[in-house]
Amino acid sequence: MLFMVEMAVNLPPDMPAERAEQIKATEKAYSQQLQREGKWRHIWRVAGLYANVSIFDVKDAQELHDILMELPLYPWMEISVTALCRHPSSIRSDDK
Ligand SMILES: O=C(O)CC1=CCC(=O)O1
Repeated sequence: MLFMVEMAVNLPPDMPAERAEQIKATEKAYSQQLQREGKWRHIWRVAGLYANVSIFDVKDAQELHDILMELPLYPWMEISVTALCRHPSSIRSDDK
């Protein structure tokens, strides 16, 4: 199943810079591992914001939920999830 996930990050201004950098590095490694596994298919920065739009390709909503709960930045994120399905006009054979 494909899902569009919008994530906005709001780190507290008083979080020590070193702690913030450590969490971001852990988040990056977690995200890149899921990208290599094909579960996190796309990640795009939203221009001008500390936010991203991502596409996940997972078995079901439960798997997506489990992945999102493990995001190191999860405690400081606002997340919205939209289920996707194939558009009848798509010419991409890898859309499903
Ligand atoms: O920078 C972000 O948008 C938050 C984030 C999610 C995965 C990642 O590597 O960073």
